[in-house]
Parts: sequence; C-alpha cells; structure tokens
Amino acid sequence: MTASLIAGNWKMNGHKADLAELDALIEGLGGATAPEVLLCPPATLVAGFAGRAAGSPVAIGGQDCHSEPAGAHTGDISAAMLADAGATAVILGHSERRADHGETDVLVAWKLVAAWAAGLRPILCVGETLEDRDAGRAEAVVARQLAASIPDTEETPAADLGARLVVAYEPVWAIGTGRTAGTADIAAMHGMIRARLAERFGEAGGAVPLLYGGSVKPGNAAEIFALADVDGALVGGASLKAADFLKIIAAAR
Ligand SMILES: O=C[C@H](O)COP(=O)(O)O
Repeated sequence: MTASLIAGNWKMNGHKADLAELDALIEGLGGATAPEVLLCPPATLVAGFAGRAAGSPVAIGGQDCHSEPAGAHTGDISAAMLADAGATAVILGHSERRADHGETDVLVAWKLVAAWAAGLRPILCVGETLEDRDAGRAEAVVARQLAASIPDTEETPAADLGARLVVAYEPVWAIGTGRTAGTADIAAMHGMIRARLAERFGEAGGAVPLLYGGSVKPGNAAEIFALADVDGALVGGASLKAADFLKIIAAAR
C-alpha cells in the first residue's frame, strides 16, 4: 500500500534554533507533494514553523488542544488558537496525554469536536499497553478507544470523514522503546480499525487514513508502509532530525 501521510510529533522537544531542521526538511522535499508531510512541533513553535513552512509541502500541526473554545484554563491552548497560529491539524488522545494528564476517551471525543469546529484535522491516537497485549485484550482496548473517542454527535462530519480525520495506531509499549510491533500485529490491528470505521461511518469511514506509530525509523519504514491498511506513520524521535525524517518519507514513495 502507498503511504499517503507522514506526520512527525516532536513532543516536548525543540527550540527556535531548530527551525534549521524545518528548513532542511523543506529543502530535502524539493517541492514534492506526495506523501503529505505534517510536522507537529511544541506549541511554542507552531506559529514560527507555520510562517516558515507557508507555501512549502510541509503542513504544521499542534500536539493537543482544549475541548473548550476559550475561557479560564490556565496553560491550555484552544483549537482556534492553533488554527490562528497556522496549524491545520492536531494530535489528540496521544497515550502520553492519556497517561500524563488522565485524558479519557470522552474528553478526547470532545476535543475532536473542538478541533473540527476550528477547522483542524484531528489525528486520533489509539493503542494498547503491554499489559493489555499480554492479557490478550489489545484488540478490545483499541476498539473501545476508537468507538468512544470519536463523538456520536451531529458535529461528526460523516460525509467527508476520510478528509477530516486521521487515526494513528500506536501500541504504547512500542513508543520510544526501539520495539516495533510485529508486521502481522500491525496489519491485524489496522484491519480491525478499518473495518470498525467502515461499519460505523460507511464508505467515508473506510477512507480515513490509518497511521502506524511506535519506533518508526528509516530502517523499518518501508516494511511497515507495505502492509495492508497502513496509510502512513506518526513518527516521534526520528522526526526530530530532517535527515532521518526525509528517509522515512522517501520510504513512503
Ligand atoms: O507520536 C509519536 C509516537 O508516540 C511514536 O514515537 P517514537 O517514534 O519516538 O516511538
């Protein structure tokens, strides 16, 4: 399968000096527009990166947003603020947010509504812990997260869901550990996610891009992108350096 979207998540890494990595990424892409490339720096860098990336093939996204449009929420950022800063997408429900900030499926669902209201494309993250996998409940956990983190409201844009939502499967135990899930496990989980989305949302649900995340590197990207129902990757550590990220993008072509 050809990967259509490669997203980089810088997490809590990066300073103004790292604009040089964005410049190197843009230069390395040389104007190529496929696959889509999205970079999600920390909030402090969103506006600067979006300004620098304007007119290039690199889109800029946020890593989280609040579920409310504005108000007394010290330290938080709204979806509209991200859009105002030049972001076009936002990562939501990442396992690090779920673990560090106690984010629940219900809260993540409201964040999706907020993102859509601001015109952002959410990248919804789902994934099981090692404990879940060892207990044989990986598929059940991911299915529950998927069902409950996508809101059942009239705000959910069923008609064009494929263009307005991305789902990233990230087994928690594969994130930042150097361990990738086995290709059979990735293919099985992506197949399940694809089927559940199609069951719930019809053809548009089946068209939602599915990314794999968890220790994706230049050396394993091609093998992962070759799997059925894998439409790209959500890359953490290997997106910090343009040279590595470009190799992963090249593997998607
Ligand atoms: O959002 C990205 C994922 O958590 C993967 O991170 P990683 O590539 O460093 O394992």
